[in-house]
Amino acid sequence: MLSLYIQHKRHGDEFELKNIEVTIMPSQITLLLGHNGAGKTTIIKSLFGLMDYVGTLSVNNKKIDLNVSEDVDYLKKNVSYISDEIALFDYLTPKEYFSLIENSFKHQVDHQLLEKLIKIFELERYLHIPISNLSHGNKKKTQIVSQLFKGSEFVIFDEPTNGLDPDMVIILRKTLHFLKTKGIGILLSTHHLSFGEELYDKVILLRNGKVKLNCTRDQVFEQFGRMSLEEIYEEANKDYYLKAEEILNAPDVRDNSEDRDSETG
Ligand SMILES: Nc1ncnc2c1ncn2[C@@H]1O[C@H](COP(=O)(O)OP(=O)(O)OP(=O)(O)O)[C@@H](O)[C@H]1O
Repeated sequence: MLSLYIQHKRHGDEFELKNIEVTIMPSQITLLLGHNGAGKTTIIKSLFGLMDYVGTLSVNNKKIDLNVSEDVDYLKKNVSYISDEIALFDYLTPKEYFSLIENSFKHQVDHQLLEKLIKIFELERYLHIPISNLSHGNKKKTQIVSQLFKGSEFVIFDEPTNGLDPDMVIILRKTLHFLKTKGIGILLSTHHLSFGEELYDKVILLRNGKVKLNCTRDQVFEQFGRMSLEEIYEEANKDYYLKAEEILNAPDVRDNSEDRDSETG
């Protein structure tokens, strides 16, 4: 189990996370949903030790102290993080990049898994081309494969579908399902609700740094019946949309100054 408790995290005067608990279980997919600026990336970066916060982080009941290098190594071995930003070494080819990444792991990796991932994400024909010459989607696929072949127990994925074509979105969904059946615990932050629909076991919904919903799939069905994730999202946030409706439906105040000018002029 990967478990994060953020007692407190603040960005300036504007944004605060308080008493947030996120747990990722083996063989489960947890969706992290929320509007732009809701706090998803802040939580994800905290889970991977990339952000300071007041709270605790543990992997398989081992408490992680981010100031202790053995703990950081343990975290990196057991948790893969696939950021929404693509940061690769552009002058390398994907093949060279995978070797570089492999050398940075302090454990044996599963080469069969790497071969499988290269095949299904259709990267074979790009393996020897500098990353700088690849399309955005192929860079994204290179990034995804470079983290998934690590074979970690947990995978944290920020906006996985950004820049992928519909084929690859479907293949990614099947890959995540496959990883889940192999016991991998996955956290998925996405705005692509239909992508998460089939996959999720748990859903956490944030609004302005606060948890609006933290439910298992069964609890979702109990609370919302057979609604789609998009309908659940809208229902859980309905107060927010009232404001937009009020603005849309407010009578227009016509600026009559031009008419007056022409009448008097
Ligand atoms: N390094 C930072 N310094 C100051 N404020 C920050 C920093 N990083 C994030 N924030 C602010 O914290 C809030 C949460 O940001 P975060 O990136 O976690 O949101 P998000 O849910 O991932 O949004 P998006 O869907 O747009 O990626 C936002 O108001 C953002 O402006």
